[in-house]
Amino acid sequence: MRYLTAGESHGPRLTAIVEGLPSQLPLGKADIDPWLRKRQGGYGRGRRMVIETDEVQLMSGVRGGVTTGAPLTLDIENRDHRNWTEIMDPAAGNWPRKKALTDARPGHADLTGGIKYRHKDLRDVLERASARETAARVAVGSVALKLLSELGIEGANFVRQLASVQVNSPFSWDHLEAIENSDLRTWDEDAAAQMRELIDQAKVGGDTLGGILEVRFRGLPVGLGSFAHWDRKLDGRIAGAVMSVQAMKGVEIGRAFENAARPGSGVHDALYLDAERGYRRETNGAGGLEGGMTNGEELIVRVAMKPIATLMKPLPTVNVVTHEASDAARERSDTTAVPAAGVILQCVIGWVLAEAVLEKFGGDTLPELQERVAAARAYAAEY
Ligand SMILES: Cc1cc2nc3c(=O)[nH]c(=O)nc-3n(C[C@H](O)[C@H](O)[C@H](O)COP(=O)(O)O)c2cc1C
Ligand SMILES: C=C(O[C@@H]1CC(C(=O)O)=C[C@@H](OP(=O)(O)O)[C@H]1O)C(=O)O
Repeated sequence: MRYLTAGESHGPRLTAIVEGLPSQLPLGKADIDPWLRKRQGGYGRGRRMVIETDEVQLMSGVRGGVTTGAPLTLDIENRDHRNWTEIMDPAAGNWPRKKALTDARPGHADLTGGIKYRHKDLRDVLERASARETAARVAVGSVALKLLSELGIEGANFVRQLASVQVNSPFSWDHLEAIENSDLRTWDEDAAAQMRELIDQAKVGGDTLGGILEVRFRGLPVGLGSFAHWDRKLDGRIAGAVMSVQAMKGVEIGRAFENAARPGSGVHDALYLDAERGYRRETNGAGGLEGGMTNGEELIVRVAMKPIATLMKPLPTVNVVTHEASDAARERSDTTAVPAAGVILQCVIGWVLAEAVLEKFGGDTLPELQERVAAARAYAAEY
């Protein structure tokens, strides 16, 4: 499978083309739009999310509610574009430009992107660097999640930490509903209240906040990915996908950083053979991956997101046209997007898992894939 996304943050639309999906996968707007709406949510987001009501149009690859095996085209409108038509017009004159951005924002792609692509209006960098692009990636990832769900694989995402507030209580799959109903994507209401307070303070102070997200998947068959060559190791592929999301700066499988301080006896998961359940572990220190492969336990991925780069109380910078010292540009922005990031991460990890499923099991159609996954599960249980 492969996909490509295109579209600017304030251009007319975002488009993705997905190729390599099996046919006969039930798919419709109702499988994608809820993910787009979730990505827009979360306490601390800016006014842009009031303007947008993201929904997908399926332009190709689906007929009669199932995939045909042809490339899928997913299209999302940028409602805000109507406020930017003149500025975003590809035929508009060059310099001087309306709304040109020349005070590079530290922490954003502005300065480096401007040097790299030789733009002096750093809006030409911002437009594609922006995490608006993640709407397209969520649409794509939600299709992967649908495929996984047809194979009995289920995911979850939630906020583990926002700024200094941590959620320390263990996650349970029974928390899913509470997470979906929470504007901080957590089941812990006390922690959520503290987070809201910090976000309010940051907003008043013109500052921004980051945090830690956790994504889990259960029901994964044994042996997705491979130990045999570096680019097929699933931990590397997951880390790559996760780090490709705007503002993600750290990733661990399970409690990797905590495990680093422990002896092996306190980390590795002893193996037992159970007459009913087959091979089993009583712990999951590995976070579901051993040797670059799924080991059948829950996959646990944690990701650190940096605070949003655009500050309403701006940092010192340089104007790239006048070369004079100035304050960084103050663009409309989120105070935090940590809850939204969990949704994006579940989608991009879901894509990697779906890709690994298709590599291992192949199949032009969903029923063939389902048969093969069932056979592999039966083999693993008997092994
Ligand atoms: C959901 C989401 C929303 C974001 N919103 C903003 C924002 O409003 N303002 C901003 O400066 N950065 C925002 N970012 C982060 C920037 O897009 C990101 O920091 C920038 O593209 C530079 O890339 P890097 O941080 O990966 O190095 C957001 C990121 C995500 C995932
Ligand atoms: C548009 C989205 O996020 C945007 C990501 C973003 C950035 O710099 O990454 C900057 C902001 O853009 P704007 O100035 O248009 O409000 C966010 O709103 C979105 O998530 O859909």
